[in-house]
Amino acid sequence: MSQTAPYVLVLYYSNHGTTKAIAHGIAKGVVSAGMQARVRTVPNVVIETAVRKSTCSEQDLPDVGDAYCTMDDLKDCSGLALGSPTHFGNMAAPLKHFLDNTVTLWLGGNLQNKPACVFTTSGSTHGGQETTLLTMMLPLMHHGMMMIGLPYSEPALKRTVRGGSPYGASHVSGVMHDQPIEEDELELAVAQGHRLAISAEALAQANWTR
Ligand SMILES: Cc1cc2nc3c(=O)[nH]c(=O)nc-3n(C[C@H](O)[C@H](O)[C@H](O)COP(=O)(O)O)c2cc1C
Repeated sequence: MSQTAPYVLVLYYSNHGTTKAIAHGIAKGVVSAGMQARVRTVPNVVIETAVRKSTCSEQDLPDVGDAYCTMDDLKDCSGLALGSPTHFGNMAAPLKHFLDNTVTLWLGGNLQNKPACVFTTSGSTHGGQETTLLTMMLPLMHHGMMMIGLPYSEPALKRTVRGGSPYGASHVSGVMHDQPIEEDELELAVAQGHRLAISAEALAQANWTR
């Protein structure tokens, strides 16, 4: 058992920085609920193909920004916010690659009964945010995590004309990644982090024995 204070892990992949910005909004919401937030990322992966003969991945440590997530970061979290850019209507490969290496945690039931939420960003409004959010939930449910969405009692969910859905926070970044994060989008990210932290604290007290 870890001796560190309880924390919510905000784990994301981001190529152009927009998903990272939403991740930090969620972390702000976690902290506003009185819990620590640990923000982590994953390295890019380069796949060897007939057109690109290379197997190198990024260095072990990022030069700047959030540290790469370790298995212990994931194993010891009290709750998880998982974020990815929408890539062809699905989560990006580097994040899926990381998740596909969590079999040991799955076997150990380490994430069971912990709350989780998902968030994404996409270039276009109807470019697959909802399919990305919904499919990102699947591996987390295999891990026995409890999915937390965003209720319509959040005023920004009724107001937003761009990102944000009951399935999770989101942002529409534009095809040139030039759209700033809107107030409603950020408000929903913060609300999601807050809700996740409250859930993490409550679920940690629950007695799961039958
Ligand atoms: C390989 C790839 C696939 C993408 N697929 C989609 C897509 O299906 N729908 C969409 O709206 N945007 C798509 N995009 C755009 C990204 O989702 C968008 O730029 C996102 O905000 C980038 O997030 P980031 O700044 O965190 O990297 C794609 C981008 C890449 C590189």
